[in-house]
Amino acid sequence: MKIPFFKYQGTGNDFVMLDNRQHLLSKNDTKIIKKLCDRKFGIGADGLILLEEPEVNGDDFKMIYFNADGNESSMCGNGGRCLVAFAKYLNIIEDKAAFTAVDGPHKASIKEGLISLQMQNVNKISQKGNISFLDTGSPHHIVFTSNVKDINIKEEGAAIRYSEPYVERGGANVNFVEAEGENTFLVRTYERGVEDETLSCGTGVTAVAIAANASERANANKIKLKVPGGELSVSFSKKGAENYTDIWLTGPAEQVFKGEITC
Ligand SMILES: N[C@H](CCC[C@H](N)C(=O)O)C(=O)O
Repeated sequence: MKIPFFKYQGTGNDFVMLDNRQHLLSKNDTKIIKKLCDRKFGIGADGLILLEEPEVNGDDFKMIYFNADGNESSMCGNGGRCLVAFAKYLNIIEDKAAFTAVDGPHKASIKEGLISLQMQNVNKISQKGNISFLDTGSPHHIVFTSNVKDINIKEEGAAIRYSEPYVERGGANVNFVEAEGENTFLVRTYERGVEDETLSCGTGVTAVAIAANASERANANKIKLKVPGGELSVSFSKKGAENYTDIWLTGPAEQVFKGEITC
């Protein structure tokens, strides 16, 4: 069977996108999904995203996300932004979108070539010294440090991801963060399910922005995040010590190429 695919990237976090409204691919096709994400034997990507018919009144579509290891996973912020760009390409939406993903409902908007995605509210943040942990649709361990450019992300990230307390609860993503100036941070991320550094992680930079504000490393409610693949911004409203709402992740999302897979 031949299935058209589209390759998108959002600040270097890259995805195979399939219009799966006709259910050409099943969520259980783990082996096929892993092969499609393989950078030698397949198309190559950090993850694969299915766009499916909406199941919730008022939604434009449904998002199903898989990590490069072929397993369905938690929310992908950059993937969600790329999916909105894909939905516009397919003429499913104009410049506004509403969809449901594994972590619940999302709204999105397209303005001046940038995609803004509303993320889930956050009301639980663990903080101890220079370490924070919170879930922004995916679980994120955050290390506030210096000289992130000198860190061996794959080695140090894997050591944390496969250690207590994460090892018995499905792991976590690991972000290494360096303050660059007023409300601007450099972020490098080890991603669970890719099991390597990715050039950007949307739920990761969202977690970093909120952790920076909660730990008083940032005082604004709009934070700039510089990642190896580009720049993202995160804005939010703070309702209480650990109560963040109206959280929006903004950045570019582009179609790189399209093709056809045979499976
Ligand atoms: N690897 C993540 C999911 C994708 C997150 C990332 N690509 C993003 O943009 O949020 C996890 O398994 O928790």
